[in-house]
Formats: sequence, C-alpha cells, structure tokens
Amino acid sequence: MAYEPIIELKNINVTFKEADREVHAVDQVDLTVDKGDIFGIVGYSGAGKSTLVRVINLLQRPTNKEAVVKVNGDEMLTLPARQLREKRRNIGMIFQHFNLMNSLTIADNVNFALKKSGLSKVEHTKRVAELLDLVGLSDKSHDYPTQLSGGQKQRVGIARALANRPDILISDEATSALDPKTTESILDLLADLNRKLNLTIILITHEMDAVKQICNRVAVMDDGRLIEEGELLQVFSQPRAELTKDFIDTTTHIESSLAVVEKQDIVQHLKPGEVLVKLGYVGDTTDQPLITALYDKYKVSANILFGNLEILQGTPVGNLLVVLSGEPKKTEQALVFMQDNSVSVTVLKSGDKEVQSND
Ligand SMILES: Nc1ncnc2c1ncn2[C@@H]1O[C@H](COP(=O)(O)OP(=O)(O)OP(=O)(O)O)[C@@H](O)[C@H]1O
Repeated sequence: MAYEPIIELKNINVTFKEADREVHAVDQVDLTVDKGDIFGIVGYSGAGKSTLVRVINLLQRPTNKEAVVKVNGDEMLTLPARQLREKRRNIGMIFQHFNLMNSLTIADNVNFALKKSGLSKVEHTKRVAELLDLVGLSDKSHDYPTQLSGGQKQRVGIARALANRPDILISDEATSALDPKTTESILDLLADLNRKLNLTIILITHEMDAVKQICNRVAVMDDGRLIEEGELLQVFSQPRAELTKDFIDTTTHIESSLAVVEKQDIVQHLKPGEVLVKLGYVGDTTDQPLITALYDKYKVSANILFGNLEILQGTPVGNLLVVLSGEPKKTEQALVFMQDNSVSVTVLKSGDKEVQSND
C-alpha cells in the first residue's frame, strides 16, 4: 500500500505565556499521519497531546512562525477564515465527556452537526438514520442522552462527529471514562469505521491497551515533545525510550513481573552456568521450538518464570523471563544461538558473575 500523508505537522511549537512563566505545551514537534492510519498518541496528563491535536484543525494555532500544518495537502495556516471553517468540517472530534445536549433527542443531537450542511429536511432525516445505523443506535433515535449508557453516549458522539463525512477523526481520550468492556466495543467500532470509511483516526490516550488494540502507528509524548514514534509492532518489540517501556509494561507487565521474579529462590541463588534472561520475539520466531532446540543442541534447560504473548496487528509478539541452566560454555552458546534466530536476549543476572563477585 502506498503511504499518502493526510496530516503533516512540522516545527510545531505552542507556548502559553502565563503571568509568571511560560508553558511549552508543544515543543518542536514533527508528525506525519498517513491516510487510513489509526495513529495513537500516548502520554501522561499534561504531556501536550490535546494541544498538539488541536493544532491539526487550528483550534490551537502554533505560536512560532516556522510551523507548517498541512491537512490533505492544504496549508491550514494561510487559509482565509471561511475556507478554514470548511476544512474543519473534514476533521471530526470525539471527547471523553461526550458533550451531548441533554434537552435534544439522540437524532436531534446528531442532526445538530448537519446545521450548515445545506441538505434538505428529508436528506437530514435520511443522513441521521444512516449515522445512527452506522454506530448501532437506530432504536435510540427518540431517546434522550440521559437515558443512555456511557458507551451509547459515545456512539452518539461518534455519529455526530461523522455527520459531515470527515476524512479524519480525532479521538481525545474518548474511552477514558468507560469501563474496559465498553472501551473495547468503542475501539472495535472505531477500527470498523476506519476500514469501512477509510477514516484516518488519531487516538489520544494514556492507555497503551487501547493503542495495542487498534493502532497501526504510535507516538509517545512527554513534556511537549514526541520522544518516540513508529509502527506499533516496532515500538512494542523494541521500545527505545524509558517512558515507552513504562507504557508498554502497563499492558505486558514484563518489567513489573521482573521485580517479583528476582525475589524467587532460583534467581537469588543462580549457580555457574545459570542465567536469568529476558527473551523477546516477534512473528515467525514464536513458531520455532527454540526452547526444545536449546536442550537438544546444548543440553541447556529453560525454566520459564514469566511469559507474555500479544497478537499485534495479527503478529505474535512475546516476552519471556527464563532461567537457563547448563554447562557454563554451553549456556553461552545457547544465548548466541537464540540471537542468531532473531530472539532478542537480555541477560539480567548470571550465576557466573555472582560467583566471581562473591569471591
Ligand atoms: N490554554 C492554556 N493556557 C495555559 N496552559 C495551557 C493551556 N492549555 C494547556 N495548557 C498547558 O499545556 C500543557 C499541555 O496540556 P494538554 O492538555 O495539551 O496535555 P494532555 O497531554 O492533553 O493532558 P490531558 O490528558 O490531561 O489533557 C499542560 O501543562 C497544560 O497545563
């Protein structure tokens, strides 16, 4: 598939000047999103995620002159007000708190977004029915927001955001107020809309689980900066920044499990030829019976203390915490063998070193 940029942000700075200080909410950010991406932006509260995405539709203007904000090839910063308003209709937004009008029915809440669409009354009714059908709420059109669950309210939010057939949907913490099961169903709906409508989605979240479920690309934000960005699989299997590792650990639990594993007797008292290793593997590697091969080839046995397997974008990604034991030389050879078979190997603790340091 050819990658076609739909959003290009270059040199973006947003600085808020307060009485006693300046806040660099967005600090020198470059970001390209391709058509059809579900692009996750993760970061803790205050990292600058909302401010950054508000730059895309210029609800927030960059505060530096060098900034470039292109959407569908148009430089948004130079557009006259009327054209900018039109372009904004091409970017739908959904939020954590749904922002529905409680005095209007569900149908009228969605219809409200079509106010400036130029459609006839009959076309309005038809479009609203289509939209409610799209989000699975056809039977709720005459209900009021207070009669709906959180997940249903967010579905209305999605229908409203898609009313003007946007190419881009920005989801700003849209699942943060929902329980895990409802979150999953809303994320499934977004993934479905991405496929059906070729909708590009920017998913702002502090939950790596959400990113893992539907994103194909992910960027990590910290203190106004994009500190890591890439394909989901790449970032998950080989995170570079410590913060990225922390976020990934919230879903794989590999680092937090290490703290428990390290306390186990077997790890506390490693003998020569025994090592505690973290093994990471992606895709095909998982199909190979490597652990069996270690014993067959080197007489090295593996005691798996913790394991995690995720399916990301249809590809298995696994991590194991393992104690390998064998003849010291053979254990070393076994580690090289695994690296040769595309398994990432991190030695966390070695019985040999323990013995040496104790001497
Ligand atoms: N209008 C504003 N005036 C002054 N400071 C602001 C303004 N908007 C945001 N900020 C500050 O900019 C920084 C980034 O805020 P932003 O809301 O973009 O972060 P975030 O990652 O989206 O966090 P959250 O998920 O909590 O919204 C914060 O320090 C925030 O206090």
